[in-house]
Amino acid sequence: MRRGFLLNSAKPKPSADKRVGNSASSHGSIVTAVQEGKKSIDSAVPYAKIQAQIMAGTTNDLERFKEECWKEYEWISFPPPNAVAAREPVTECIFLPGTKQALFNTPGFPQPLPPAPTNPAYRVAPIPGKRLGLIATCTIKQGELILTERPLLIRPRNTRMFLPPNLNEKQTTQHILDEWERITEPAVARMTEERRNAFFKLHNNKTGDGSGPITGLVVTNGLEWTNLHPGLTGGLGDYIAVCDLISRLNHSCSPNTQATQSRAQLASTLHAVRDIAQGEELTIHYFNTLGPAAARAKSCKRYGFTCQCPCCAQPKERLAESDARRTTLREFNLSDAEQRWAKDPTLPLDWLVTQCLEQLDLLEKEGLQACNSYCVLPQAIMSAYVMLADAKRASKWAVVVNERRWIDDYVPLDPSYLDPKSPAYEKNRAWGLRMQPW
Ligand SMILES: C[S@@+](CC[C@H](N)C(=O)[O-])C[C@H]1O[C@@H](n2cnc3c(N)ncnc32)[C@H](O)[C@@H]1O
Repeated sequence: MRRGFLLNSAKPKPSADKRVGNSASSHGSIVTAVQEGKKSIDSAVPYAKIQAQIMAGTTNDLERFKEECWKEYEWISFPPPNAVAAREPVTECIFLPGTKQALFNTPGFPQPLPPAPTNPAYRVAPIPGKRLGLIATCTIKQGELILTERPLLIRPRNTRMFLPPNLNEKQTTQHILDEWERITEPAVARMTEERRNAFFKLHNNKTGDGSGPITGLVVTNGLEWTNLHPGLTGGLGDYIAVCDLISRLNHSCSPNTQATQSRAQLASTLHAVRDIAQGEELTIHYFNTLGPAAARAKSCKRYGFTCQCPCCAQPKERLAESDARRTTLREFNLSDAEQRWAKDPTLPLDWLVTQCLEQLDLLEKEGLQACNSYCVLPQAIMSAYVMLADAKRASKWAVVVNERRWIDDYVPLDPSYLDPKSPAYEKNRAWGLRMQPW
């Protein structure tokens, strides 16, 4: 799970991100305000007309253009106030065109939230040097669902914005910040008083950079919801969710939980990725932690803190060993390995399984069970045993796959694979493929 975005990268790149305008300085322009990442964006939004008029210089009615852009947003409350499930917490959403429909087309949507636990396995508590965080109130087993929550707010991660002419870089950044504030304000205004109070109680570490109060809170607490609207290119389907509880989690480079997003529930969920002791702080990763310690330190700095997690706090020699392990993990390409093993008859029968087991071992040594590969590698091992026509071993790994559900939009395993005697094995098209002569 990555944090939503960093403001530093919100600045439009003058040459790459300004989408239109034969002359930005004379006609204004539309920029893609990308909150993290620098991909250019193919429009899924009908801005073409606006762009054409600006480029042709047929009008400089800038206010109208601004309003046209504004019309692209949809502010909806989910569940809607008149819904049967209205007793569920409501998320205020700001959607780009088509996202609402895409969401409603999600199979099973809207799935009800599980009942709130009477004895939650967590509590919000002060954490030395980090302000607040979440603490385990009991032992939690690997794979357990710790909490499910409807975000307070969901907002696009990228959008296109109208830029008035003649702005320098600083003014451009300020304009974008102001626009984000203006776009997000109506959603915050629609929150119930209780939810709005919870939103404004979140930590804001963006108080001195020109961010409005709402934008600062979104930047500090937003969790990335990649591909909420599937099928769009260039990140236009990516959103940011701000949560009351999950946004309180602090970062670790070896986190013990993983936050994911469920489209069917329109909810953020938190799973334990290893056994957690009572009193232990619950943590997530804010960014890809497979990089070396120095790169991770830089990332943490951008989020405004110095990481003191058990991995970063190790003595130098240990840190070098850890860096080497993370490099090996980063460089491993599972699909390459799978293809090599499937195609090369000279590779030993157990080659792929051995490769995957080595990766799993490194992940555990580094406390990186929150990585998707910790869930995906057992699937690869299970598939390898299917290709080796070994249902007994395949079913053992099916059990592991079934327990590791902390990846986004987890697709449950067909339960028949849990039984080694299931006919599902021999019916599987890959059954025994690695046994056959080439
Ligand atoms: C999303 S908030 C997390 C909750 C926050 N600690 C609070 O009091 O609400 C992110 C902020 O928490 C702090 N934080 C997160 N992880 C941290 C860590 N490992 N060490 C120190 N501070 C951390 C930083 O101030 C960061 O900007």
